[in-house]
Amino acid sequence: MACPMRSIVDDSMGQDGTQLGNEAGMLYGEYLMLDKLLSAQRMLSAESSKPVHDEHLFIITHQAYELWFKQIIFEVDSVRSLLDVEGLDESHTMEILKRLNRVVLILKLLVDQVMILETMTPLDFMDFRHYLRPASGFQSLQFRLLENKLGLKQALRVKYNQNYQTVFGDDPEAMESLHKSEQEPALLALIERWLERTPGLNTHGFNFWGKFQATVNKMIKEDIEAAYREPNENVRKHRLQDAENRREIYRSIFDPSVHDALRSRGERRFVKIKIFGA
Ligand SMILES: N[C@@H](CC(=O)c1ccccc1NC=O)C(=O)O
Repeated sequence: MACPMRSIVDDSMGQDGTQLGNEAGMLYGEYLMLDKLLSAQRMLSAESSKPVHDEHLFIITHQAYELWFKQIIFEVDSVRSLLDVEGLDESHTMEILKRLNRVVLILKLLVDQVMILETMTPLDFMDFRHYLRPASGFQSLQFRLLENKLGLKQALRVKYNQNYQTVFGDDPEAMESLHKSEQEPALLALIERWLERTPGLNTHGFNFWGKFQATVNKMIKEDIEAAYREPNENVRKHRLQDAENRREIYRSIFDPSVHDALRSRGERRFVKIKIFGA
């Protein structure tokens, strides 16, 4: 594939990709270290002289996951260091947003990638599954690092994953990086700190929160009145229930006791003042 920037930054390359001059620049394959990357697909089924076609897809898919994990960690680490300051330089917020949006798109891509893996049937997988033993997705170090860096708390892991570090026990470097990722401020904590500092919520008598609450109450009251005017009984019931549900959701934000109860069950992570900021 021709690099679109090539003609701007370097005119030593002809349209057909041949080197025109003899500048000591790097070539595509060298720069991307394709010799390493493309020789890292070791099909165990082929090595044991019974090649299973789908093992290649399985390896490539998981390698692609790990490469994208690496990129996400790179972005999240950079955002964390931009946020990990006393007063955030507002000129950094666009860059932070840009990087986090990029992370969201990568995560979507990773979810979509499952479809490709699913072109392999369970029976196809059974043909080479025994070669993988004892490998497991639970051994993905980058996945665990990412969880910690985003802010997943130990107590909120599903029971089966509570001792997620055990599989890395024989690898001191992995254990060290996991420990570090648990100690360092996670993205969630840094965002909370930033929200807490958000100015303007109650300055010069503006009282953002009071205005917000009054507007929500007015909106729900109007919805309920409109629902009562609905002639169809089923639709009326549905709309009333809908308004009630929304009232409950807002109550859980307005009422500190409801909010704290949700937080203690782990169903809400932000403390109240930070929700105000958000
Ligand atoms: N434990 C799984 C294997 C497994 O999960 C796995 C093995 C190698 C590379 C990736 C794996 N899973 C990834 O999500 C099994 O026994 O089928």
